[in-house]
Amino acid sequence: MRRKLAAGNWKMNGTSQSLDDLQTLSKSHPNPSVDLLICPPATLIAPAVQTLGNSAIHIGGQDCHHQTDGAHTGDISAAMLRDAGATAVILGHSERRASHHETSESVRDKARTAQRAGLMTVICLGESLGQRQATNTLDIIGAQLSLSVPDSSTGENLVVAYEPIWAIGSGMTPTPDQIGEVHDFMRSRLERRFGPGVGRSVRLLYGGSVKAANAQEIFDISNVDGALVGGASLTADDFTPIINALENA
Ligand SMILES: O=C[C@H](O)COP(=O)(O)O
Repeated sequence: MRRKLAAGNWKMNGTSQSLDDLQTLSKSHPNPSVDLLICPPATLIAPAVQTLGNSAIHIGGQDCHHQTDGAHTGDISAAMLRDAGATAVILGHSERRASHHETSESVRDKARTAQRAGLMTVICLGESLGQRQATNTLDIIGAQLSLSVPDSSTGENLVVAYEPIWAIGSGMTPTPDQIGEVHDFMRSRLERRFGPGVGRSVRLLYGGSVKAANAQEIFDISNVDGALVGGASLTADDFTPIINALENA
């Protein structure tokens, strides 16, 4: 049985004041029946881990380098994330694929390094609006999935997040049928590649304008094991109803 996961991606938002919201979230969910992960900006990883103490909330990074160390100004390694107390890392988010020219191959290399360092990798995939309108969605997702996910993946170290680019921060979401089609497709591809054991144990998240009002409907879709939430994860007030919806799904 896959344990559900509510993950928050703070993107380039948050200062030390945001730790108050994290503490509120932690206090209101002392024993969550789902996994909780918050990925703040790198500057807040260590303070967040310190603030949370023994809380059930996990902290993750938003990117890491594919090499273990070296002359890479401005970059952060998987080992550094671990050292700061992170247990997971988001990789291949469409915003990084677009503005940092990340390819599925570079995402796979980062994921391999992160998994070796003991991090759970949340690998993001998603089609553009033009690709969906051209009915290329499953081809795009299939290619991104096969190229971005390393062979070293297991049900413990891999989570895949389906995030249609046009749904991110836009208030638009795919229909439940559209989400279900992609998630069922990803599940069957993972089972075919890794076998039914691993293929069925990888968690599949939906991301893109998830909020309190649509969370329940999304979590009722088959093969949706949780969400990767951007804007609505920034405050405890907005994220709490999404967690509650997942706990009730
Ligand atoms: O990583 C999170 C996604 O990009 C979704 O962001 P959003 O919930 O603000 O649409």
